[in-house]
Parts: sequence; C-alpha cells; structure tokens
Amino acid sequence: MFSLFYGLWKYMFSKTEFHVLILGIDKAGKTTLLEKLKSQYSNLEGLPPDRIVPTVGLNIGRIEVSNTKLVFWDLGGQPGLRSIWEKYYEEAHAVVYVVDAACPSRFEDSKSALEKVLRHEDLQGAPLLILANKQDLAQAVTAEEVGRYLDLKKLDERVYTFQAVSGYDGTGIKESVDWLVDSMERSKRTETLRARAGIANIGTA
Ligand SMILES: Nc1nc2c(ncn2[C@@H]2O[C@H](COP(=O)(O)OP(=O)(O)OP(=O)(O)O)[C@@H](O)[C@H]2O)c(=O)[nH]1
Ligand SMILES: [Mg+2]
Repeated sequence: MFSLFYGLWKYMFSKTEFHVLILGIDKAGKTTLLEKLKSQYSNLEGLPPDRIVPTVGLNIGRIEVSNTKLVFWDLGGQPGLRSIWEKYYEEAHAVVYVVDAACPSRFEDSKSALEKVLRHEDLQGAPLLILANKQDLAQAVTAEEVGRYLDLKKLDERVYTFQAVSGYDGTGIKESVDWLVDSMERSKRTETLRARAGIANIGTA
C-alpha cells in the first residue's frame, strides 16, 4: 500500500523532466548547438567548436528552464549511425531536427532522413522543431526557405515550427528552448509518457 502512495506521490510532485532528441545528418551542427545551449543555460562552459569531433556515441546535455529539466540526447548523423536513432524514439518527448542552412547540396539527404524519422510510429505526436542552422554564414538560407526545400507533407497534425539558429553565435537558441518547453508542456504525448512513467514508478516503488 505504501509503495502505491509513494509511486503516486512521485508521479504527481516530482519535477518534470523532458527528453529531447537532437537529430540531423552529419555536419549539420548538432553537437556545436548542444554545447552552445549548455553554456547559455548552465554555469558550465560548453566545448568550443574547434574541440568538437563527429559524434559516434551519444552526447547528453542537461539544463533547467523555468522549473523544468530538459535532457538533450545528441546522436551521430553519419549514414551508418542513423539506424541507432530509433532506439531513442520511444522515450523522447520532442525532436529537434538540425539542417545546415548554408549547404543546399545536402538538403535532399536531410529531407529524406527527416521523412524517415517522421514515419516512425514510436515518435507519434512528438513536437518537431526544425532548425535552419549556421545563420552566421552569409550563404545560409532563411528558416522559411529551408521549410520550402524540405517540403514536408503530412505534418498537419504534428506540432512543429522552423527556427533560424547559429551554434556559433547563439542566434535563436533561447526562442528554440522556449518553444520546446511550451510545446512539450501542452503535448498529449507528454501526458502519455508521464502516465507510463507513473505506472512504472508505482510498479518499482
Ligand atoms: N559557421 C558555422 N559552422 C558551424 C555551426 N555549427 C557547426 N558548425 C561547423 O560544422 C561542422 C560540424 O559540426 P558538428 O556540431 O560536429 O555537427 P554534427 O551535426 O554534430 O555532426 P555529427 O556528429 O557527425 O552528426 C564543424 O566544423 C562545426 O564547427 C554554425 O552555427 N556556424
Ligand atoms: Mg555531433
């Protein structure tokens, strides 16, 4: 009986923790963005861009925003590593998809990788934030243009937005985090994941 109440108490009062998956093809700038985000939202210095290497495993970044904990999972985007992405879908509250807005020759690859992500049923209802990265470069196209290039169909029921960002100078990072927190708080998927975690807690308390 105690464990039942303890489980319920934990479910109702523990600080919300959201899991955000950062995806995108290799060199889109995912890890650089994560390091910038960490330095903007915590006392920790993020790694400078010249010390960041292509991701093979998983990078984790934790921040706290307005009484909410965000845990970012940054995965490698090289073609041979993309099959690992789906292992994280089930537990993710939202997806951040990073596009190198200064490299149109890779838009096609970026589009097909994203379409595959969106087709996966384990990500049903997850809010989607598409980042048009590297805005510090003169040749970068706008978030609207990235949207036109990606030309995503069947997004009607999904909560999504496009945002222009730069992992170098931090443009758009605050707007991105605000949008994520707000969307995840309102998301039905969050309710589902919370209920599932609550049941698991009750089971293990
Ligand atoms: N100019 C500019 N370059 C960037 C920016 N973000 C990343 N880069 C550069 O782009 C390259 C790839 O950056 P990463 O952060 O390693 O890219 P990634 O998406 O994590 O790549 P994988 O881990 O291989 O999937 C590096 O040379 C970065 O310095 C940016 O905002 N502006
Ligand atoms: Mg990386």
